[in-house]
Amino acid sequence: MSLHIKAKQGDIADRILLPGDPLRAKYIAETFLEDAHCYNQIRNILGYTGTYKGKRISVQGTGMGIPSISIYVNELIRDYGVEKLIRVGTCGAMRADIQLRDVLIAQGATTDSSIIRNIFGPSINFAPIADFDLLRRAYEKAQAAGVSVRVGNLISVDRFYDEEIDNKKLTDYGIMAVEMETAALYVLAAQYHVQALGIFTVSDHLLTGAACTAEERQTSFNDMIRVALDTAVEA
Ligand SMILES: O=P(O)(O)O[C@H]1O[C@H](CO)[C@@H](O)[C@H]1O
Ligand SMILES: O=c1cc[nH]c(=O)[nH]1
Repeated sequence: MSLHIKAKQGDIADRILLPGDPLRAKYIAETFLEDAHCYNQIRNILGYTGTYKGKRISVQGTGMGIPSISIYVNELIRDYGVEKLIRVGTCGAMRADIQLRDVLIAQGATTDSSIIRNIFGPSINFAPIADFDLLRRAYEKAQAAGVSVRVGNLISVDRFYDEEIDNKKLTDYGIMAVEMETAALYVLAAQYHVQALGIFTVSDHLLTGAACTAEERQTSFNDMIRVALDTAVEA
């Protein structure tokens, strides 16, 4: 067991889906996995292992924000040997050409978090990027399933409620959407030489104010989940 995950060695598969919302983890396990068992209930940040298309896979909530996901990703990699990590998140669309429930893949994760300068110092602005093999597979899986996906740059912010952020400038430079964890996932994957990817469903729109309900955030978004599972088990 690690500090925040109550699992024995071998309880967690080498590949894992990472929703922020622990109830999305429960939904994924109960809806998509066979023989799923819950290995973690500490802080109600639920984690499950089961099989999908005959292959062992886990799904683990990570909570909200970079400090929270960093705890789980560190422990999953260092204490449980997880090697392929796919975040299945929600995000807020920032551009008029992106709609509610669209599926996005984060090729890069720009961030205002201090995680980059805390690691690299003031002169290096490290670029957190997706693992190319997972990204390519996810794109191909989506194409094969007829799921339309957009691939590009997202921003992982430290503040959900942020009066100062310049969304216009970010979208002028191609940022598609906002979420709160992927930059840390990509930086930690680089640090530990493992593979990581972030796939998202647009849950709300910053320009129009359109939004999915909290229940939808827990229990829908099946296109994204299938693309992530199909990618994870074949990678
Ligand atoms: O739905 P999840 O995966 O938690 O992702 C998004 O939702 C939360 C904010 O509501 C943040 O964690 C953000 O990254
Ligand atoms: O972090 C997030 C997630 C969804 N929508 C937002 O506006 N921000």
